[in-house]
Amino acid sequence: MTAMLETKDLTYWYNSSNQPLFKDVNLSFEAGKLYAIVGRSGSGKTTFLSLLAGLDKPKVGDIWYQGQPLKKIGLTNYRRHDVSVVFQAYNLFTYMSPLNNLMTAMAITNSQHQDDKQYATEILTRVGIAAEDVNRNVTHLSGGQQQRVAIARTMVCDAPLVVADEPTGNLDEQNTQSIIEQFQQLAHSEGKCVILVTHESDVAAQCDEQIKLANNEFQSII
Ligand SMILES: Nc1ncnc2c1ncn2[C@@H]1O[C@H](COP(=O)(O)OP(=O)(O)OP(=O)(O)O)[C@@H](O)[C@H]1O
Repeated sequence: MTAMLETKDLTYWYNSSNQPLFKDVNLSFEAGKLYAIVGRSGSGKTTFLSLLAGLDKPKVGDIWYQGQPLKKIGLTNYRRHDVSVVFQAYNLFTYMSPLNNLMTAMAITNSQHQDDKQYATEILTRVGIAAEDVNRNVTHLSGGQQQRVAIARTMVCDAPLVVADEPTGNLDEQNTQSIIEQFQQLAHSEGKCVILVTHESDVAAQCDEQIKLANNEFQSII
């Protein structure tokens, strides 16, 4: 299968440091698969994810999406249409309901559905947000529920690529399991490429592939 996303000799360092966080990284990520990026704290996982999400630029090398370099696609274009990001801190609009969070994201990304409201409600139900919570302010929901809304938002945006930074970091075991199942469904049923950063080995073990960042290099574990 052809790769959805590829890093080509990707090298990155922060200007404040005199050595690269990672160097000459060549990895490829396919549609329909769930990947875990693992590694010790400070190894550069979040930095790597932010490059994949087009939030920062490589120092050397490039990232290709669907056979084209991000430089050519344009980072703004890429972020708007192709990639959807889930942060540990949810990054929802806190003054809005779950439904309005989803509908705003759909408007921003030009996601086209026959009936946006009905579609967004359907997706919220699918991730386990009860009907009585759909119109409540998101700050009245639990951490697990807010994270499910954040995942639902990636589902309505139609972006083929989903990246998530420690999406289960604050959650209990039951919510963690439910979030993993949502990500598995995004990859396996909806054909998205899903890349998670996690420090939890049982979360990583439920992904299709684990890639470990250690000593400035990435290694496939599975
Ligand atoms: N904006 C920045 N400027 C300079 N150095 C940074 C910046 N952001 C991160 N770093 C440094 O880069 C290294 C990698 O950070 P990063 O957050 O990518 O690691 P991580 O593997 O995600 O860590 P954790 O698991 O603790 O979240 C760390 O040493 C960090 O201090």
